Amino acid sequence: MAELNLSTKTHVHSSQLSFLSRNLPRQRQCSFAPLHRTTQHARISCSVAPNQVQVPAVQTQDPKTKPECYGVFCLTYDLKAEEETRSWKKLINIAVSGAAGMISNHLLFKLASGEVFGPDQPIALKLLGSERSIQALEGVAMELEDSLFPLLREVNIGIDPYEVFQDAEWALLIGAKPRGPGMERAALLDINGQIFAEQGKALNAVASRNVKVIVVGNPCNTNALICLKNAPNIPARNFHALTRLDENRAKCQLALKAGVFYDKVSNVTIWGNHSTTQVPDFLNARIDGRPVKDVIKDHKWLEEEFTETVQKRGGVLIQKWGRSSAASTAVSIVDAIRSLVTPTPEGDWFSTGVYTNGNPYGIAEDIVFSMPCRSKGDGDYELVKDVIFDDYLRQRLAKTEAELLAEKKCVAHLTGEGIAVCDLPGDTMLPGEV
Ligand SMILES: NC(=O)c1ccc[n+]([C@@H]2O[C@H](COP(=O)([O-])OP(=O)(O)OC[C@H]3O[C@@H](n4cnc5c(N)ncnc54)[C@H](O)[C@@H]3O)[C@@H](O)[C@H]2O)c1
Repeated sequence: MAELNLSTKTHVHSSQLSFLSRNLPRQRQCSFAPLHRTTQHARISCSVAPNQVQVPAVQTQDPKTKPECYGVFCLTYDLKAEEETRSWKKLINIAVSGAAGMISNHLLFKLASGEVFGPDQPIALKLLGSERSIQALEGVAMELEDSLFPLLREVNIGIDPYEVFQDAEWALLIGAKPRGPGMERAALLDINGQIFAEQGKALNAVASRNVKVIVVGNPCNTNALICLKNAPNIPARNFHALTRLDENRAKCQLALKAGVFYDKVSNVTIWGNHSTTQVPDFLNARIDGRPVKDVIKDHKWLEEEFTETVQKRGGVLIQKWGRSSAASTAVSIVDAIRSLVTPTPEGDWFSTGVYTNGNPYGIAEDIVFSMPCRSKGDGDYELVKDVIFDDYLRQRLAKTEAELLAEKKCVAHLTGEGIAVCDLPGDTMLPGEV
């Protein structure tokens, strides 16, 4: 411990504070005191005995330069010093919007536990809420404090995306308004589209140039399109719309029908929009390495029941459970991230909504469309080329493509493409709607 380089500009986490107090009992005494209740800045004060190891330079966050750090996460820590006992990777900044909502309530604890980015990856969480949810956001931050996650080094909370998204390397955009009773889908597109236009601009201004963005808030494909159009300095291929929950649901249904555990189901694609026009692809999917159609002979079930069950699973779940599928959505966000940061198993793929720009399937360009992808684990992806199509699949693709093209016209005012003309082919539902 005596070698700890504590004279550098350091940040000390609470867990290190207790570690230090255990290991340097006579060298320093530290206390923690909130500085300012409303801004949640805190001061760590230490006294040092003469001629002994230097204590960390005490840092308090400057309210002018830093978004709101929360409570214990305002304390300073020293990752460098900890390298002596374990090898940490460089801290990564993860922004989460809608952080006081139901999905985040599951997701944040998975992120902080190391389940997503690994047990040697310290993280900073930057939590964006709405004005209405700021109190609840403090509650979330308190629960994160009380969980004592060693990997969770910083938590900032705020309602200004230009502050919260600062240097974000991942942006998980969950916060959105729910569709109210009697609200037209077009109205939802506009209300939520404005949120994602603003957040796209903020990412463009302050996030890492290589930030990976996963849009969850619905209608997520078109929100992702709006977001990327408002962030011209960030590669469009870095933006995703979450369709992984739909993929997971499709895998589960195929496993049930085939009477096999779901780990035997692979190569499942969700094509198109995260709405009830989505196309769960059973033509290219495999069970135990064999084409699904060779294993499940009931093709009528595949074409009719399977597709509809997956498309409407979220709505049925709300009817049973009284609320939407927050836990399994959080799991699917974890799956989506892990698919980008770990190499895709040989021969398999995963679904994600990505910007169409030179796709090999003949899908219209310049929309966000869910497609089969593979990753080398570097955060990037490539489209899978060896997929087959039949008439049934083509017809379904055309329908979901038409819906996305119509949604795009509805939000032209938010993508910088002129005046919006909203003529949706039918008032389709989000998968979570009843
Ligand atoms: N893509 C998918 O697979 C999928 C699955 C489930 C839910 N969803 C969508 O995810 C979204 C969130 O779901 P939830 O169950 O967590 O909802 P929720 O209502 O529990 O939480 C949403 C939170 O976002 C906040 N919020 C609203 N506007 C905001 C803004 N501009 N900036 C920051 N925060 C804002 C709200 O205050 C609320 O705390 C919904 O749009 C839902 O339809 C998508």
